[in-house]
Amino acid sequence: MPIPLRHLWLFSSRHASHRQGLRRSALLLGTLCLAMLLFAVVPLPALLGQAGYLPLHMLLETLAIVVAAMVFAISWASYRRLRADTLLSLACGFAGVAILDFSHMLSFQGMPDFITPADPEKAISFWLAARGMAAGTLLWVALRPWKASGRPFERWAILGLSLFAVAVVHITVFGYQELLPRTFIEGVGLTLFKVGCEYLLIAVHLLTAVCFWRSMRRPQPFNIAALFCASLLMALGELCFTLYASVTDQFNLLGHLIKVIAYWQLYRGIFVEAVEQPYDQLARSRAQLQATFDAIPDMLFELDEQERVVNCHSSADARLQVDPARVIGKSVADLLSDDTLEHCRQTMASASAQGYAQSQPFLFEQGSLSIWLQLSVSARRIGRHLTGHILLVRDVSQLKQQEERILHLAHFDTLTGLPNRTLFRQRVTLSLGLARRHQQSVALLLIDLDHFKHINDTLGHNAGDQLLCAVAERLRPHLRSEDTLSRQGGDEFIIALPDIDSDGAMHMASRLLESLTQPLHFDHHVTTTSASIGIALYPNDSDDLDCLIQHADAAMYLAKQRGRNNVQFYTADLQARMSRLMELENALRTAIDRHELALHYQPQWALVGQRLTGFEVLLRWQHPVLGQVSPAEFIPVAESSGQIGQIGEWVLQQGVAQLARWRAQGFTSITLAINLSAAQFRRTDLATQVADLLLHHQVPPERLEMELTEGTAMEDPMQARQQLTSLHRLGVRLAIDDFGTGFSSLAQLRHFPVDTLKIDRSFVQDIDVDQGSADMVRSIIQMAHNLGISTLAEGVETARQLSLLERLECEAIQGYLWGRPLTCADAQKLLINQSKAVLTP
Ligand SMILES: Nc1nc2c(ncn2[C@@H]2O[C@H](COP(=O)(O)O[C@H]3[C@@H](O)[C@H](n4cnc5c(=O)[nH]c(N)nc54)O[C@@H]3COP(=O)(O)O)[C@@H](O)[C@H]2O)c(=O)[nH]1
Repeated sequence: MPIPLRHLWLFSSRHASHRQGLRRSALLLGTLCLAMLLFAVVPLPALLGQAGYLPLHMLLETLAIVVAAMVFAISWASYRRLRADTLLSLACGFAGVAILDFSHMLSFQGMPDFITPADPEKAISFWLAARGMAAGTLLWVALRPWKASGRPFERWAILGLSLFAVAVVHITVFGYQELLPRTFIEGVGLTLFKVGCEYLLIAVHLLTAVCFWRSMRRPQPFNIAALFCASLLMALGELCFTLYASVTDQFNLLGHLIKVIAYWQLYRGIFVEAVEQPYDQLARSRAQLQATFDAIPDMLFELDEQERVVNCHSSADARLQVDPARVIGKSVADLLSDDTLEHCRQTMASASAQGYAQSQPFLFEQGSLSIWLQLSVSARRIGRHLTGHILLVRDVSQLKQQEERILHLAHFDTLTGLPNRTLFRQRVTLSLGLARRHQQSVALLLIDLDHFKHINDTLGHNAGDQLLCAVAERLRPHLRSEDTLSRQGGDEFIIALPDIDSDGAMHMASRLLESLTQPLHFDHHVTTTSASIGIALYPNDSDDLDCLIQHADAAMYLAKQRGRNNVQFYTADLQARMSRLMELENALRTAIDRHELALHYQPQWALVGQRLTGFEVLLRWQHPVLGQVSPAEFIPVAESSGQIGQIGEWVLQQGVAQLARWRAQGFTSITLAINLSAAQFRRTDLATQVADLLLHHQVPPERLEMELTEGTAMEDPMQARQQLTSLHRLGVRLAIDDFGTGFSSLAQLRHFPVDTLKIDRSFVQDIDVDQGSADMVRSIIQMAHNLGISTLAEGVETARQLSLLERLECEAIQGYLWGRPLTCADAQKLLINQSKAVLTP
């Protein structure tokens, strides 16, 4: 089985880039060696004779001369581009070889006189000179590295040197032939000198081939395989010229043929490198350029100096397509609208000045298509001369949309779509500037939704988000175009109202509150909400935006303190009150841990028999620096700061524990009333918490009364009903505190499982002086009795109040008349005294 040539060591030892050339060379050399062997084994008689050989010789020599001249021409022309020393040597050497071969042809036996008569001796002299020059040139090329030379003037000097050598040969052969050694003896054949010269030439060619062979271990910038093949062919040709007996025999003929083939190889080597390769490279570059264009999603236009399109390209999937047949040859002025042309010309002018320019994105409209485009233009120059422009047109619509989205995100609240803090600041800063110039005022309304956390906790955050959006929609229609509504975060909104006075601001705030109390539909829910609004005015309260926001915040905080769902203006003393509230809020955080809280107990009496029925638990706070702080002051702070949950729990635990201790001492018939804050009342685990506590302290549930204010019960009547029912099921007594101050209707009260109504102190205190209060107390007592609910009058201070209440059949009282809130020890003393009084007849 034949082994593929590439697997032979000889080939695999050379660099892969030469292997194909080497394979061709091996085939050619093998074929010619076989031909030579055939000629040696089967000697042919003299082929054509002197007369027949001469034209054949002329034909072969002419071919050799033409090819040598082509080697010169290609090398000489390519030298300007490639600037390789070796190429220049080849050009000049083969110019000489072509001339010497021409003189050899003219001197061949049988040719007419060429200055001197033709004879073999003269022809061989030119022959040897030509062969020597070819061998020398190739050896020089093989030995020299193939590198660029930067001295173009050298080429004329080297060509001159080569022609000078050729001239010397001609003068010697024409004028001093007898001085040259004999190369041919008629009838005898070639002399030893001639054969020796041929062997020397063979040696030089083989040496050259070895040099080329060695250099093929690495990739070369030139077709070395062809030069290697040419050297071996020349050696083979010279071998033929050592073997011929007659100048017309088959070895002479074969020698000439091989010489032509060798020259042709040489020519191919140079031609491929100098001519074919650049074209191949050009084709490759074009294909690469086309592939690059295809990968670019942009449109590309090449314009000449007159702004005419000479080439264009558009990506297949681009939204804007360009038909080259429609635009090539046309001027941009004919193709573009005035606006687009303006952008184009401006960018081209900048590119002409700076080399490269990019336009701002601009809107391009064509029929129904509307896209944002951006131009990148580079100026095309040859030397200093501007020859046109390259225009890259990019569809930046997506980028523009993203940019707009980023801008929107940076300035608008993602949930409600309202301006965010940043945009709000920008707009209000502007409004304040205008107000300053026109001496107008600006109002800032800070709106905080009441009990928004409750919505989040009970209905979930999604519902909370929907509610915020619904609120934003509810507020929006009330605003003028110059007003700015913004969500500051959470459930806090702020409105800037330019050119408005305090009355106007109040009017607007009331309208907003009113609108929020109307049912809101969101996320399959319907609810009503309320808000607390704080107002600060420019320039009265401050001329600084941050300060105004702080003031509006303080006013809003006051609105919260004042029971929510109301509007408060910032006032100068508000700051001091705010500081006090902040101080209380901070101090309260550590009040339990520092044992600053204590429980006091206010006695409650049944009017029938003037019997002590129990106590109302009242919280006290003794702070080391702030002193005694009233619960009327710190309970709202605890509520608004979220600390009431922890404090209320502590009161409940301490109260029930004390009740258990008194019961252990035998005071088992007393009831303890404990106040529940609104936050505590909203806790879904309140009933469980109370049940656990009662179980833990072994206190019967009916000995505990839970008080919640009328306001708390009416915040969310549905939820209040559920919570009260859960507590009622435990067996715990329930009381509505401060009754008469809220808006409970009889219908609503019927659904609450309440045991006691505590008539508010304000009515009781006026019962003996104000008929209205007396009527009110009477109606409450009658209504309660109709519903089977008992009544307790708070704040009874005088005997007259007491007797009126007795007449109205109120069941129980509480007040300074019969007992102020007592410390635990005093309450215990009262219990002991009361038990003695009962026992003593
Ligand atoms: N959620 C909780 N609220 C509590 C708790 N402890 C107290 N409070 C609430 O704080 C408010 C102020 O309470 P306080 O200063 O203790 O005042 C109580 C009594 O001292 C006062 N009172 C009672 N009798 C009279 C009287 O004859 N004259 C008069 N001027 N004042 C009197 O009334 C307050 C009790 O009111 P009420 O609770 O409505 O029965 C107050 O609202 C407390 O509820 C707590 O632990 N949790």
